[in-house]
Amino acid sequence: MAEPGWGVSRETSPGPEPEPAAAAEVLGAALELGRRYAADLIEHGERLGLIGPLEVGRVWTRHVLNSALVAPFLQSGGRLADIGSGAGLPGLVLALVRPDVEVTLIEPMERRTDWLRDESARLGLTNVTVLRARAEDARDAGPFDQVTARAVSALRTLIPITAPLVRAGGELLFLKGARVDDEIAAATKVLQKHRVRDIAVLELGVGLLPEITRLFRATVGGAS
Ligand SMILES: C[S@@+](CC[C@H](N)C(=O)[O-])C[C@H]1O[C@@H](n2cnc3c(N)ncnc32)[C@H](O)[C@@H]1O
Repeated sequence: MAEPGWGVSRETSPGPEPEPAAAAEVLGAALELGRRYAADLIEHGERLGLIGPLEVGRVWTRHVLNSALVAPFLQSGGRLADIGSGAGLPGLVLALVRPDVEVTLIEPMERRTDWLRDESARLGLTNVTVLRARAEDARDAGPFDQVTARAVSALRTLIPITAPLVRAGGELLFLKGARVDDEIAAATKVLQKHRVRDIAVLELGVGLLPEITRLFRATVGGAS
């Protein structure tokens, strides 16, 4: 007779991934802070329900470095809102790479906002504000120059809750999967309604990370 559990696949942690060679290039002067954040996420992320067990083995490439690739697109001295930050991805990573940007992490789940506040303090970040709210209830915190989001929802639902947060001429910067073109096609009406223009999909991290990072970049309203 088969052992109990035989043939049942279970999600088990593969063990932490070693620091990739690309870390120094992607994080630059923030390498040490990035190391501390990655170590904290590996140590506490699964227990606190911030990342799944399989993600522990991909914290560096799929989460920290993937998020940090957006840093060169941030406006110097600007105000950034990160929607649905979860464990701090990409917002907290961007705050540590770009201390010149004021970052507001907007996240409705208390367990996650507690982590975001504690982790920002542990890392000594003075450019981070944590707001426990849904994006659609956060307009009073704006307007922002730019908004980021990763893994929150498809563009069709993401645009109506994020476009009202940015100033005229502000930018949306969303990390997206391989089906981003389908999402853009499905969002035609809301893109028009919210005056989203100059849409581009950029492929980042090619030759640096094992997976391509796709960035949806667009401007909201303002003069074209
Ligand atoms: C799948 S997680 C992604 C977390 C993180 N951005 C990442 O890439 O790992 C989605 C997050 O979005 C948050 N969220 C869902 N709806 C939201 C909304 N309307 N406004 C702000 N955050 C929201 C959830 O609480 C959750 O933390």
